Order: sequence, then structure tokens, then C-alpha cells
Amino acid sequence: MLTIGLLGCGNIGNIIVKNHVGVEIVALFDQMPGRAEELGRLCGARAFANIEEFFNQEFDIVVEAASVSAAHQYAMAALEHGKDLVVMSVGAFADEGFREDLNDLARRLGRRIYVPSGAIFGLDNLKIGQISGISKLLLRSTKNPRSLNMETTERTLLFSGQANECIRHYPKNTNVSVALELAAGRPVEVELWADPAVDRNVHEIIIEGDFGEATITVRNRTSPDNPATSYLAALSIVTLLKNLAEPMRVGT
Ligand SMILES: NC(=O)C1=CN([C@@H]2O[C@H](COP(=O)(O)OP(=O)(O)OC[C@H]3O[C@@H](n4cnc5c(N)ncnc54)[C@H](O)[C@@H]3O)[C@@H](O)[C@H]2O)C=CC1
Ligand SMILES: O=C([O-])CC(=O)C(=O)O
Repeated sequence: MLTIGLLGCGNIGNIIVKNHVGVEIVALFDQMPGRAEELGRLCGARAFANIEEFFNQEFDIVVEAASVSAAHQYAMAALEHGKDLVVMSVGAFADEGFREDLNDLARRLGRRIYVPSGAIFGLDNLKIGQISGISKLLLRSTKNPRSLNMETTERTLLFSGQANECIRHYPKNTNVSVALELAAGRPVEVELWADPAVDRNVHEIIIEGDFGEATITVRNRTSPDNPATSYLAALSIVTLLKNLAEPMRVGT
């Protein structure tokens, strides 16, 4: 069975520990050691307060569910310690230089980096953008102000522009925009709205290209311990882990 070390023991970390299928969690790390210890008691994995000791444990995959800055900080080290890597805070890959260096390192070391579909549907066939023209790719995300850690009484446009800039301002809310960019291999326009009238995290994706047109709307339930994070994002990482060990790949 594949073994994993979980880096980040917050909302998604909790959901992974309680729902994982087909993998064994053997090591846990969080900048708040108490969180790793609490999850350790739930799943029997060892909790570490020292990142070097965490990386030195024997396991196959580092699963990052922490923050964009944690993904930046620890991704190289994970590969250098002989682990494959699952990155939930995919916003880290908006930094092109970092992404290229990490890919080069993974190639040299024969390691893999996995990016879950996260809080959206449609990443699979959006990858056709790597070989066929996509003329428009727009993500319109709307969240309750609570999810954005702010207050407003009316629908408010917080950001309109490119994904790689949006993620710098909203690293806890717009990782999906960078996932879209990586899949399609082209820039993504983003609108981020705060709307007190919605109780879901809504992502509308509008795509036009040589294939035709598509519109995808996902109305996500928020996750139990973090309204910024859609429950679907946690389900997607649990599913990715389950599928890693299976011989058949479904989806582009
Ligand atoms: N790709 C996607 O579609 C989505 C990605 N995300 C991202 O997934 C990540 C995890 O989300 P949640 O579990 O809801 O967040 P959370 O805030 O509930 O939990 C994050 C945990 O990671 C720990 N952490 C943060 N920075 C760290 C560091 N530098 N070193 C060690 N531990 C660190 C925190 O102490 C916390 O316990 C976030 O970056 C979030 O933005 C969330 C939703 C969708
Ligand atoms: O969970 C969501 O709806 C999206 C999100 O926070 C992100 O992409 O960072």
C-alpha cells in the first residue's frame, strides 16, 4: 500500500485522515504541532514538530494541504528526500521559475508531482488546450464574504485580471485559477466576487476554443472547518490518492 506523509493538518488534512482509501498515512507535520498530534491520535501516524525529521521518515508521497507558502517552501525538499508530491496549494505554481525548477528536479530524480482537480470540475478535457486553440478561458468565482475573511453588504467585485496576479492577493481562495492555467497551458482571466447572498463557493468556468464552447458551474458546499475551502477540494485529493495505486487511468 502507498504510504503518505501529510504536510498540513487543518481542514483538508482532517478530511483526508478521516476518509482516506487505499493509502496509509504514516507521518504528519504542521506548523502548529498540536494539530499534527491530534490527527496522529486519530490515525495512528507519527506527528513531527521538525520538518527534517518528517522528511526523513520512510514513506512514498508528501501530500501538501497547508498553504501556497508551504508548497513553495517544502516542495523541492520533498523531492530531494525521494518522495513524490501531491500539491493542493497549486497557487505556488503561478511562479513560473519555481514551477520549471521543480519540474526539472522531478525529471532528474524520476519523481512525480500531482495536482488534484480541487474545487472545480472540467480540468480533464481542458488539457486539450495544450494541443488545440483555446481563445477564451474565464473563471468567475463568487464566495460569501465570510469565506473571504471580509465584510460587505452587497455583491462586490474584488479582483478582475490574470490568475497569476489574483493568487498573490488571494492565496487561500483562488488556487483553482492556477490549476486551470496549468491544465490549459494558457493564461486564465479571473473575476473574484464577494456576495453575501450566496452560501456556496461558486466557480463558473467559460471556455471557447477550436473544440466549441463549454460553461461549467460548480456550486460547492463549504468544508466543515474552513469556509474558504470547498468540500469538493478535499474529496478530490482523497480520490486522487485512491486512484494512484490503481492500474487504469480514467480521464484525459
Ligand atoms: N486546489 C484547490 O482547488 C484548493 C486548494 N486549497 C488550498 O489547500 C490548502 C489547505 O486548505 P485547508 O486545509 O482548508 O486550510 P486550513 O487553513 O484549514 O489548514 C491548513 C493547515 O496547514 C498548516 N500550515 C499552513 N502553512 C504551513 C507551513 N508553512 N508549514 C506547516 N504547516 C502549515 C496550518 O497550520 C493549518 O493547520 C490551502 O492552501 C488552500 O488554499 C483549498 C481549496 C481548494
Ligand atoms: O475551495 C474553493 O472553492 C477554491 C479555493 O479556495 C481555492 O481555489 O483556493
